Amino acid sequence: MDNRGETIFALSSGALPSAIAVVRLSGPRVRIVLETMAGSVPEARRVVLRALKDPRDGSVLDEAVVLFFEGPASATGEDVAELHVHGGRAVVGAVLEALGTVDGLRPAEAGEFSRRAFDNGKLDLTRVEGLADLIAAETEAQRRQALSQLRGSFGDLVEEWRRRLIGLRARIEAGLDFAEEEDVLGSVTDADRAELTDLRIGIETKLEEGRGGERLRDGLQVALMGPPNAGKSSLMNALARRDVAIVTEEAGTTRDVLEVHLDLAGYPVTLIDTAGLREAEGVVEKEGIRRALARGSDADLVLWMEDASGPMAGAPGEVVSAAGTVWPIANKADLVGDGFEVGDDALAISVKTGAGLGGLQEKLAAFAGEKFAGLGSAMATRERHRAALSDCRDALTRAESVVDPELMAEELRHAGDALGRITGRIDVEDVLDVIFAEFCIGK
Ligand SMILES: Nc1nc2c(ncn2[C@@H]2O[C@H](COP(=O)(O)OP(=O)(O)OP(=O)(O)O)[C@@H](O)[C@H]2O)c(=O)[nH]1
Ligand SMILES: [K+]
Ligand SMILES: [Mg+2]
Repeated sequence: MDNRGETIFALSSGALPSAIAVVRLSGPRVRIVLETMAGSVPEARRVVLRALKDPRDGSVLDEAVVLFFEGPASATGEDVAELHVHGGRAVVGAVLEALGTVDGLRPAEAGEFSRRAFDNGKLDLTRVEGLADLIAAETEAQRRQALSQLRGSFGDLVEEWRRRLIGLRARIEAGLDFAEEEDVLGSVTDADRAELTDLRIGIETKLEEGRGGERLRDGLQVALMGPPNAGKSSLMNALARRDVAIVTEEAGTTRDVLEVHLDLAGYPVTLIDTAGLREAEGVVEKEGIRRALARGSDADLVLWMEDASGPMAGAPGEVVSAAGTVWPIANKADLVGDGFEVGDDALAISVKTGAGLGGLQEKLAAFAGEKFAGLGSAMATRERHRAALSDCRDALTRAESVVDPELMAEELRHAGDALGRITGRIDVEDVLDVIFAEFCIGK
């Protein structure tokens, strides 16, 4: 994607119509656009009201609030302009069309503004990811985590580790040069060995936080599992407060795995409805059951639902051993008399009457709170972060065990490169397209 010469533009605000729509431009021709369409280039960072004119015939397209940010002091590092126009479809359509007629201008691709910010050193990769997460955040806890990442909590920590590693390697390599001159074998000081161990422990501790940061991004995985007709899809709809899943009295209704995102006391929970487990009758149902077991075994919590009016068998061993935690749920309590007793652990509910649903929701929120409690602010939020941290940790562990300073320096280089991949300092061309494609147009 080498496109620096081009000036890009896009609608950067949300769905139309709206009161105001923001069209953003970035690139070398921003000044020319402002001169021809807004009369002149406004003073940088000053809000001005201008008649926006069609560059083809000078006719007025709209009255717009215009902002100019002079590069490199801008979001992308290039000259940037924002045109705050009235958010009607025809207005925005006319402005975008007019911009498209200007030489050297073209519509932006998804994530292209952020890509330019990264290319110009405005944001490291962890901040770019934080920005994507902030836009996607659905709950308070997600918003806080994403904002903290956007503000650099994790990227700065990784850069700090990388700086210390580079310093350590430089000292060891300097010792090597000196040894060569003196014709002796170099040695590593105790202080440098202590620094190495300290770094390794710091990175290991971060890794031990495990998938907490990823779970906060993606939601805690809670799977509804159990025999057909237990009421799994009914519970899914009740908790989601809308008809996500089809409910019928026919056993084997649900085939595909369905997901909804819930906000439980600010914590994100992904609720997963699955096909009822039984000896399947057809290929489609068989496939549904295979998927149910696969998804359920990945979950942090399985709600194992059964019909309380019949014999309850409990969760099969394969589900119990695969899932993190299993809660037995006895549904259809309304069909059973008052004296009905469920096992100590099972939670009796009736989706039909709503009995026990409030209690279940509270228990779920408490479970989520417990899972997310104690998470620090500088979190590894993606699989790729943890993979790189673990490469780094391995290289440091090898470095600790070698005697030859030359081999040690080489391992430190590996370790530093692994950290550089997290922030995008080095060698990440392959992951860039994946990361930026997560963005919408105009971001
Ligand atoms: N009496 C009573 N009926 C219920 C209750 N919850 C669900 N049902 C009924 O039970 C039947 C099956 O409900 P579903 O939600 O489709 O059950 P499921 O577990 O998703 O079933 P499959 O997708 O086929 O595995 C439907 O007719 C529901 O209306 C309840 O609490 N009490
Ligand atoms: K059903
Ligand atoms: Mg179902």
